[in-house]
Amino acid sequence: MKTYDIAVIPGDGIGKEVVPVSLKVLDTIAEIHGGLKFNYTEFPWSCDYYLEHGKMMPEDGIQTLSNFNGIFLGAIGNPNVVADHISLWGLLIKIRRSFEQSINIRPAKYFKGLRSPLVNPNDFDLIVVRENSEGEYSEVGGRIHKGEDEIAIQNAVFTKKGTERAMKYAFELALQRRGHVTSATKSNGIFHSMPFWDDVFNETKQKYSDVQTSSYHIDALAAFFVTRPEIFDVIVASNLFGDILTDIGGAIMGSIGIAPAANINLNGKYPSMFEPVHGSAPDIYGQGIANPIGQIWTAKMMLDHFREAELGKKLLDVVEDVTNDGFKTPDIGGKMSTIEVADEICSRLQKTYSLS
Ligand SMILES: NC(=O)C1=CN([C@@H]2O[C@H](COP(=O)(O)OP(=O)(O)OC[C@H]3O[C@@H](n4cnc5c(N)ncnc54)[C@H](O)[C@@H]3O)[C@@H](O)[C@H]2O)C=CC1
Ligand SMILES: CC(=O)C(=O)O
Ligand SMILES: [K+]
Ligand SMILES: [Mn+2]
Repeated sequence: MKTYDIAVIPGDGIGKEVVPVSLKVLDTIAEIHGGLKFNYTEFPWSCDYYLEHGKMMPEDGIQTLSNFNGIFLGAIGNPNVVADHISLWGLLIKIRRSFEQSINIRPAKYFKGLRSPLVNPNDFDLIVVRENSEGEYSEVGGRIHKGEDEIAIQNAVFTKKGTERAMKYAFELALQRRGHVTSATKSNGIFHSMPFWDDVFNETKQKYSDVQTSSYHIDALAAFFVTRPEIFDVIVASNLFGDILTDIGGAIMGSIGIAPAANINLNGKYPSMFEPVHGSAPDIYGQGIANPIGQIWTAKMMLDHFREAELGKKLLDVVEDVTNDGFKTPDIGGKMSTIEVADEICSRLQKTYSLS
């Protein structure tokens, strides 16, 4: 029996609704496999935890998490009680950085049974490789003076190592796909870091003669995501550009609630973390209507990471079938609850792979 120890952090808002049902789906898929088991240890780290303890996780939280094979997280953030930069840097971004999860992989594709808001979605199928350890997500800078004279300085950090690492990952991924990498740049407006980004991209592409490349400024690229997403295969983007592009990726599939993500530790020293693209959605939290597909597809990415890609494919195929048959939450035009959709996915998995 292959056993994986998973740290589970539901977090805030709808994280607490979509994570539990996704664990049920994971257990069902493990049963189908027959030789696979997940052991879950749940941690209540969240904004509620902050209210009680004055921090998002205990001092030894990172140490505790380091013993697990993977981290399965919902979403962090409840801006009514804790400022977003405090809650995210105290937990989500802290984990990404401490565990050198230097890449965030975020696929988007035309999804069976979903009405894309695009008139012509043309069967698009793309993956954004988001640099996940530096860039515009930075604590470097500060605020001084008050009132009229107040100044805020925010520095972005682009290292050769970090930039090269993201680009190399994107090119290697493209070799396993359709052999095309697009760089998201903004070297017309950002004077230092983006021309540097372009230089590293141009150097890297010399090493991959089998890969075709394009480079677009992020503003035009964002528009192309809407007007012709089918032209993209792998897109490599900085931390912020990748963040923004992948919400659009969710939107053109039909809802940000279905978009998955994986924060990957590439050097094997620490666990990777699996959390969907969406946040804690305070506007719908508590109604039981959050779309669980983003979290469930994220579970599929965890299976892929554990080299169970065949099992992961079975899972996503069933999710698409269930969606195609009309089992949908309101964000994608249905009337069903989070639990009803997830239960249907579990029972369809059992039926398809004939478990009792
Ligand atoms: N990785 C993370 O933990 C992230 C956390 N956040 C945090 O989440 C909180 C809310 O942020 P927002 O900007 O509103 O982004 P959000 O992604 O939580 O919500 C944006 C919109 O999408 C909808 N939505 C999101 N997920 C959905 C789902 N599964 N099913 C149906 N509808 C869904 C929401 O109802 C809302 O209308 C903030 O505290 C923010 O900092 C935001 C993004 C990522
Ligand atoms: C914070 C956020 O939106 C993200 O990392 O995707
Ligand atoms: K999330
Ligand atoms: Mn985001």
